[in-house]
Amino acid sequence: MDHKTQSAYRKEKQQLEKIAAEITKQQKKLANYPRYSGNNVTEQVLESIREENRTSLAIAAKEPYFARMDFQEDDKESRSYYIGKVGVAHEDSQDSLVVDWRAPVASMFYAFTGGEEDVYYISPDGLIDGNIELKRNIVIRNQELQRVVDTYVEGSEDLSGSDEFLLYRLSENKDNRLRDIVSTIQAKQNDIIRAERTKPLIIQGAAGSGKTTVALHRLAYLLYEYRDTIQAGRMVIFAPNRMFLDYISGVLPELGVGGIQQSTFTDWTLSMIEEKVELNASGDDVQKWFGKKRPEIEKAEGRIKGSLAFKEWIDSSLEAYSAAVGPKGSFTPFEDRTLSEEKVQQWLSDLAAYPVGRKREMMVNRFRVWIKEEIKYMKTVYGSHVQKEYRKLANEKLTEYFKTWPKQTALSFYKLLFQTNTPSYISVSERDQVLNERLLKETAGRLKKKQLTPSDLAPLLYIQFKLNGINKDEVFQHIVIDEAQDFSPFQIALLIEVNRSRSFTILGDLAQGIHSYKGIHSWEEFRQLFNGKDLYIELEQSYRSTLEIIEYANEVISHANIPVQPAVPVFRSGERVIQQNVKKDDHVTTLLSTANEMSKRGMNTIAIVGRSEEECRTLFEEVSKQDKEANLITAQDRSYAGGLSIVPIYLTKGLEFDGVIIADACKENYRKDAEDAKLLYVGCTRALHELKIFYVGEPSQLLPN
Ligand SMILES: Nc1ncnc2c1ncn2[C@@H]1O[C@H](COP(=O)(O)OP(=O)(O)OP(=O)(O)O)[C@@H](O)[C@H]1O
Repeated sequence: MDHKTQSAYRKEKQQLEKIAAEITKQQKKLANYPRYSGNNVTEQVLESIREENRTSLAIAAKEPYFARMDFQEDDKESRSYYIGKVGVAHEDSQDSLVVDWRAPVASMFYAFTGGEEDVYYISPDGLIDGNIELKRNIVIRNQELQRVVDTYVEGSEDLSGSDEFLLYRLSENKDNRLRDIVSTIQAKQNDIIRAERTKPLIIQGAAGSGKTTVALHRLAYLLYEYRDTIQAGRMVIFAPNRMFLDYISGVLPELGVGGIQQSTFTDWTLSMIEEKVELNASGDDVQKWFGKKRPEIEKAEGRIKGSLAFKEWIDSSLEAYSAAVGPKGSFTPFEDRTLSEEKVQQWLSDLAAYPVGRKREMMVNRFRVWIKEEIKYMKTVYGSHVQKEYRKLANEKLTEYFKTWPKQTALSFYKLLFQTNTPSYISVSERDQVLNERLLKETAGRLKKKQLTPSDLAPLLYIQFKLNGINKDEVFQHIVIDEAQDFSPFQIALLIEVNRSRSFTILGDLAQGIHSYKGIHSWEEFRQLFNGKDLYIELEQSYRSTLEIIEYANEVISHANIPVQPAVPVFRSGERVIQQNVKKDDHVTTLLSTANEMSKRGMNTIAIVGRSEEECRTLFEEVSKQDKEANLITAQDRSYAGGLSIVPIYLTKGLEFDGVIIADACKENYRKDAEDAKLLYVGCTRALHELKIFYVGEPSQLLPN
């Protein structure tokens, strides 16, 4: 350490002691405060504020801050800002000691990269201009100062500190949880995190560009920035499977945020569908698309039922149904007592704003109330003995009258759409343009048994919304969709129904679109849903893997012809990617000895990646025979344990491992086509530090020479 660095280090140590002492003092005071559990509302509010402070201080105590920024506001003295995961103020003076990373002033720390850009932030008083003199990253562990790296010093030409600190962070080994990146958020990521809430964001990001991480930081930011108007419980993140949700579940608590809903699309729709249905979504379905003999993608059920054409046909059928049904004429349940046609029409127009199913329910109720009153009147004229008879008569007439307006549930309406004998309001010619004969028959057969496939979920729930409306507490204030390339346009259209403010963060990567039998092939398929009001951003810089791995993976994906820019690696060099032929009999031993050797070198998370679940099971059995601890990951898993995993390639999506070993990447396992190129690309880009590929016989033609 030179003299200047030593002196900076000493000063930062003193500052840390001062701030840590204040945090400890406040923590002690709060710990001594008796917890309130009574019924007084004011006291309850005060207790919840104290609880929030306890949580924030616990985060601050672990790592009070991670950065310092010296900023000179125009015409004022320069000031040092310490930036942390949560803000800390001096208890007596209320002076800010640490600013929250989400605060407007902290945005300059991320946005300013040392170039010619204007330096300013938007405070509640307006725009504040100025000059940044210093950007410093500070690593603190258990209240001990570990590292001080200046990433920008005014007047100095050397900007290498910024890269140095990022590379130090990226070179660390990972455990079984995704982590926050508050100390190294990059300028473009910062723009996404802080983008306007009501603008739908669509982000195409290369593998490892930080999409998932950025989305989680954006949620934390939105909750901070709009704390008076939005609630965590009304925000949701949709992720591809439960294991992935478990993998990302640590980030929000690390950022001091709780209560945000996390779900898979399937789980959410099933919880919303009011009728009892059975989902026919065995793991075998997934196998079908990744097996050796695969069906044609464009004819896939998911592509057809997920299309906007299918939605439009449902919309026109629903409209035609609403127009065709309704009460006709006056209603006479017994002689002399008539509900006039005029009255009926007036009631209908009162209820015009309600969805057709709700309208029917409310009309029937109004009729019932009217009948009750009439029977009361009849009783006064003829005596109470007539009540039973008139009630029976009126009910029969009511059923008869509403025959022109048959009750439809979402499921019964959905069934109608696929029937051979459809009501006249369903356009069969339009249907023939959207659905093929086989799909029509198959769906009709399944729906008779109340069985759905995943592709039926969005249309069914959509019909339910259109027939019965949506409850206020089912509406979201912000929706994050991760791995969005696997969503269909219909699914997005459905989510727009429950998020009318269109506050979306939609993230994905077409190059990883391995579920293209149900997902999109171009972002335009979503963008058209937002009528040009979306903000489309591409992230090319990839942070996860070394230069060697990204270059290798880019060669693999070049066979798929994807209309997006390839990933650009950060300059982090590592081991060369190894591609090696092995004899069949030596395959498993080689995989295992490679994993052992990686583990000896300190890697925490290692994956042996197989082509199919079946292959992984066999590998797992072999490994177990050798008394080696490993986890077999299957589609049903709900948690990810880290360590050594044996995992089918299509289930690695979203995850990352220090070392990745691809098993048998032979010519037969990975064909030279777009689908297999995407699969292999996903597998390769899971590796942070090392990638090793083995094959028996001839290598896949996707492997670089
Ligand atoms: N600014 C950053 N600073 C430090 N690490 C970062 C940064 N951005 C991303 N990373 C790291 O890069 C890795 C990839 O991030 P993440 O999983 O969020 O990317 P992704 O785009 O969702 O990836 P994929 O699509 O390949 O699953 C993670 O380890 C994350 O911590």
